[in-house]
Amino acid sequence: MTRNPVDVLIRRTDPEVPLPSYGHPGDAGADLVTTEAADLAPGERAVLPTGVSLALPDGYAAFVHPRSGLAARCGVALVNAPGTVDAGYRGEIKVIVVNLDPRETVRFERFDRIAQLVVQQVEKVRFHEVAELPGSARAEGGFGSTGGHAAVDGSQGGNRYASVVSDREGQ
Ligand SMILES: O=c1ccn([C@H]2C[C@H](O)[C@@H](COP(=O)(O)OP(=O)(O)OP(=O)(O)O)O2)c(=O)[nH]1
Ligand SMILES: [Mg+2]
Repeated sequence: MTRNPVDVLIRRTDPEVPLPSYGHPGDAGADLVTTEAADLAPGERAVLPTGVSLALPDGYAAFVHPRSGLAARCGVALVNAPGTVDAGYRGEIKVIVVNLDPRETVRFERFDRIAQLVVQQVEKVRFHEVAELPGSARAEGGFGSTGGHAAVDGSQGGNRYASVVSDREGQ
């Protein structure tokens, strides 16, 4: 069963900008465009305006996510992914893009789609300080404690899925 959409007030700060839109009915993210053209050299970043600002309902936030096609084709990432738009923020939504391609300059034209906005309900928590936390199966294990992380020395990691080769190439 399809749930009813949540109503969100939106204001255009650029009169010509298309409103954020979902590409398909089941999509999680509504595409945001840039209102400014920009060229990004390899390694360069920019804060691009989207021409829209929101009044999200209390208890919601919007998250600015990268677009996978732009990442795969052009190497464009969001520096702060996902960017967090607070319910109380009334300013224009901005997108902090970076060109991670080592060679190619990326060109954004006005109204190119540069990111996608995912609106979600978020919990507000109250923190209760304690001397000891209750136990758990994971306990303090983190950062690769389940194995499957990269090896740098060429040794058989068994459960590996990546390895860093640049150190060995220099030897
Ligand atoms: O990709 C983003 C991320 C944030 N924002 C806006 C909305 C958000 O509510 C505000 C602040 O973002 P954040 O809290 O991530 O930044 P901060 O550096 O902690 O700033 P502040 O001290 O204003 O909270 O900036 C954007 O327009 N785009
Ligand atoms: Mg903040």
